[in-house]
Amino acid sequence: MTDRPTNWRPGRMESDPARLVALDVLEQVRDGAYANIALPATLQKAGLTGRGRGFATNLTYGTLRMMGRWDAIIERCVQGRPFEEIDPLVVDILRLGAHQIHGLDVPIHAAMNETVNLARNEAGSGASGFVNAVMHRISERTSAEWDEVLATDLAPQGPRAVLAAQTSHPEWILEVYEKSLEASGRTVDDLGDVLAANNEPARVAIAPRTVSRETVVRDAEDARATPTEGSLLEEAVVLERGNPGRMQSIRDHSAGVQDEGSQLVAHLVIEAPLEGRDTEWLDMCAGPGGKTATMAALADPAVTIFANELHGHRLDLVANAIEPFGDAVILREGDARSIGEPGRFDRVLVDVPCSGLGSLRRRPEARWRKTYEDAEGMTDLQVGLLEAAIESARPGGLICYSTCSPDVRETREIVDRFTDRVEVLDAVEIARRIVKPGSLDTITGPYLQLWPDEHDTDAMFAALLIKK
Ligand SMILES: C[S@@+](CC[C@H](N)C(=O)[O-])C[C@H]1O[C@@H](n2cnc3c(N)ncnc32)[C@H](O)[C@@H]1O
Repeated sequence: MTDRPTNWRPGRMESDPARLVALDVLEQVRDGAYANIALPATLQKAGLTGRGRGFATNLTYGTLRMMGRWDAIIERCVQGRPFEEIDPLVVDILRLGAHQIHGLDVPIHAAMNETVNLARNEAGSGASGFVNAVMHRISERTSAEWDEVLATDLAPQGPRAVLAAQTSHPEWILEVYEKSLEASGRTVDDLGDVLAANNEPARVAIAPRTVSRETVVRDAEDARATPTEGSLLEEAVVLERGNPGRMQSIRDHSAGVQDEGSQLVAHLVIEAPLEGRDTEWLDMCAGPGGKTATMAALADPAVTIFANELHGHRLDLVANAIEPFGDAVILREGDARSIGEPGRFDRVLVDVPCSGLGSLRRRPEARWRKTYEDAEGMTDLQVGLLEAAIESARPGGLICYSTCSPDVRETREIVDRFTDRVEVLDAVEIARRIVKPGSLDTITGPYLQLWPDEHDTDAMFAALLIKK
């Protein structure tokens, strides 16, 4: 026998390749990598396909999302040893083990064996004894029993600390969401549902653009995906399973992958009532072009859309997305605050860059990287962009301010600064005319705030304003 692995010993079990990939990606993320970039590259290098690939993906993304919860549980299983003193590699191995037992349906004995084996091969036999003991304690309670332990132990720190640990979120995010839930007509009692929805991977939503819904459904079936209905919009197609990249309509841009919340914002821009001329629209922050393309698909042929984007590489994505619409869309690269065409446009969309707190379900590690201060860092730019949007609109013209964050500092508090210069329309009322009946019943206007638990969308915000 030749070509033995260097760590080969008689009787020694090699690590499962899928678990090795997950551990590798966790380490890369610890060093600052993005999981959605590191994982495909690591899978490719390991040559993993089929079920192994699927398992490695679920294990990696799930562990990254849930690691706040796993850390709280692990901390209660290390018998007083300070968490910060444990080798980070060993912590990652334990997180993966905890996720297999309590986050995936891996039988306990398999999760235990594989985790201890991974520890022995990657961190040494001393670490494997420790991992073995901790894994035993983790497995001794069910997930519901661990919830009770966390509730009791963390009760002195308040209900927010309990829910943060149980649902695996930093505590400050709960505070931000609470404020926004209340401002949008819901109550803090709904917080647990929203946080739970953040822990579910987002389903792929598709907007049919130059083809019918039926064509997109057929195309999805041909690509062995499982198409189903959207939660908000009649025409949206949602994939239960499958890879949209295999679909012809996605490849030729006759349809586009787009969250239903974003699709709805595009509808709002063009279906909001407007008096007078309606032929020139401006999309100020267009990259990667999802809303531009959906707006172009819905627009009257007499309309020209001017799509602006700061970054050249993102403008290239807009150019791809609007390919089917020819001259109906005119592109501009640059800072939207310097467009300098005061009073020209009939409808203006300003879909501002933001902290991204509304799309946490899409980026597994994002919640651990963000800080409370991130939103504050964006507000000057957001104010400047809305100011420029109002400037660009003609008197009586429509401005839609939207963002993929529910944080009131980036949403209603920005818009409220301009209420002397604009009339605020009831965006929820207008949205109800567009969506499936009953789907926006729990929220109140005038601003539209969507939520992942109720609407199966990112936590998108939109305000509709008429320039005085
Ligand atoms: C939330 S994204 C827009 C998403 C886009 N509307 C869509 O639906 O596909 C915000 C965009 O604004 C761009 N951006 C940031 N600062 C800008 C500025 N000063 N002027 C114009 N665009 C800007 C970012 O590069 C980013 O592409």
